[in-house]
Amino acid sequence: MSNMNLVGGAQPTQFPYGIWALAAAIGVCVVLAIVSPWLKRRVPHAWWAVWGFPSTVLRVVWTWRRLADLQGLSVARRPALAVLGGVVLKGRALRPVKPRMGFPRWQLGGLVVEVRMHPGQTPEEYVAAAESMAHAWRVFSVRAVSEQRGTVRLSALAWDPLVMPFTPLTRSAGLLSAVVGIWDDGAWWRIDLRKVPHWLIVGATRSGKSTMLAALVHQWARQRVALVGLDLKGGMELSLFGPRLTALATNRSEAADLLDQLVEILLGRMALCRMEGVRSVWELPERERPVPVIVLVDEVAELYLMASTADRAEVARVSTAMLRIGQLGAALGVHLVLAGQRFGSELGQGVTSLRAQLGGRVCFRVMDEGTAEMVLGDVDGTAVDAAQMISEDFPGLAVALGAPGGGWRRARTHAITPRQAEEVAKEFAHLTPAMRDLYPASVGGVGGE
Ligand SMILES: Nc1ncnc2c1ncn2[C@@H]1O[C@H](COP(=O)(O)OP(=O)(O)OP(=O)(O)O)[C@@H](O)[C@H]1O
Repeated sequence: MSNMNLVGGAQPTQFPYGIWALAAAIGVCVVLAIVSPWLKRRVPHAWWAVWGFPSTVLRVVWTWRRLADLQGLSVARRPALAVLGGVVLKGRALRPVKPRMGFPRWQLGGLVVEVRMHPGQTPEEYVAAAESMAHAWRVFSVRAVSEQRGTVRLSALAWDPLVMPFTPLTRSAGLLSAVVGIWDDGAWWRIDLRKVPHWLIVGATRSGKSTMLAALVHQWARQRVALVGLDLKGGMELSLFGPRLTALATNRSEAADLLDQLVEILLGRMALCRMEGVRSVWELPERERPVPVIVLVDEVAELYLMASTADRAEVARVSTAMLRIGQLGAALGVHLVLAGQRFGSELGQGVTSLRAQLGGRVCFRVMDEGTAEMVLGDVDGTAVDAAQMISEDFPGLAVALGAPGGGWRRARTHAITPRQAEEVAKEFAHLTPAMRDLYPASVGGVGGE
C-alpha cells in the first residue's frame, strides 16, 4: 500500500528555476516600491541608487519618443510636400524621427544623458523643453547644456540640491581651491583663489558665515598653504583652528601688527619677483615659490570701528594694510577672505576701495536691502533682489558670484561644523609654516620673526 502511494501518488509540482527568480525579482520590486517613499525621505542617496535611478532611467527611455514629438524635437525625414498624380500634397510625417539619445548615466542625486541633435537644431530648443522633461521624468529639474557641437547634455536632478545638499564624495581640489557647497543646478560650488583671489562673505547673524569659514578651513588646512586669522570677536571663532594657523590676531592692535607684517612679506615677495624678472610668484619655479597665504578675517567691520579718536591711527594702519594686500596680494600669493555682518562705506573711506578689490562675493541672508546692495549692488542688481528673498529657514543658503558660466547663482554651503574643521586643523597641524617661512628665501628674515 505504502509502495503504491510512493509510486502512484501526487508528485510535488516542480517550478522551473526561472519562475522562482522572476517571482523573487517581482517580490523585491514590490518591497522596494512600498518602502521607496520612506527611503527617499530618510536616506535619499541610497533611495536614488536602488530605486530612483533605475525607475527614472526606464521613464526617460519610455517617454523619450513622445516627449520629442510633442516638444517639436523630432523631425520628419520626408519633405512636407509631395506630388501625387500631379497634385501637390502638404502634410506632416506620421512618424518623425526622434533625436538619438545615449544611455542615461548615474550621477550623485541625478542622471546625465547625451542627445545628438538633428541638423538644424540648436541647444535652445532643448532648453525650452527642459521643464516638460522634468515633469515627464518626475525629477526636480532638467538642464540642457551643449559643450560639444551637435550634442546636448541633459542633466536631471532628483531633488532640490539647496534643500537637501549632497556631500562631496571627493575632497580633492587643486591648490588654493575648495569645494564649499553646491550651486542650485547641482554643480559643486568651488572657491578658487587662483581664479578669484579675494572674497567678501556677508550675512546676518546665524546665516551661515562661520559654517562657510569652517568648510574652507576643512579643505585648505590639508593643502600646503599658510592660514592667518584675524578674529576680533576675541578669537572665539578662528581659535578653534589654532593648530593650523600660522598667526592669529584677536584684537585690533594685534591685527594691525599682523597686517603690517603681511605687507612686509608682500614687499619681500615683490623684490624677489623683480630680481627674477617675473610678474607674479606663480611664474617662479616651484622650489623658489613662496608658500601662499590666506588671511581669514571674521567680523571684518570690527577692524574699522572707532570708539574714540585714539583709535583713528590704528584704523588707518589697518585700512592701508588691507588695501595694499587687496591690490598686490593676487600676484604675490597673499589672499583675503573677509567675513562679517556688513561691510559698507559707513565704516570709512578705505572700505569702498577695498571692496573693489574683492572680486568674490557671497551674500547669505541679510537683514536689510542696504547690506545686500553693499555686497552685490556694484556687480548685479538682480542678485540683490535674490539675496533678500533668502529665508531664515535655510541657513547656509547664499547668492554668490562665480557660478560656472559666469554671473551669480544661489548656492548652499556644506554643513561642515566648526568641530569637524577643528579636527582637520589638528590632523594637519604639521603643515603649518612659521611666520618667517612666508618671507621669500632670498630676502628671508626681514622682520620675519
Ligand atoms: N549649509 C548649512 N546647512 C545646514 N545648516 C547650516 C548650514 N550653514 C549653517 N547652518 C546652521 O545654521 C546655524 C548658524 O550658522 P553659523 O554659525 O555658520 O552662522 P553665522 O552667520 O556664522 O552666525 P554668527 O554671525 O552668529 O556667528 C548653525 O546652527 C549651523 O549649523
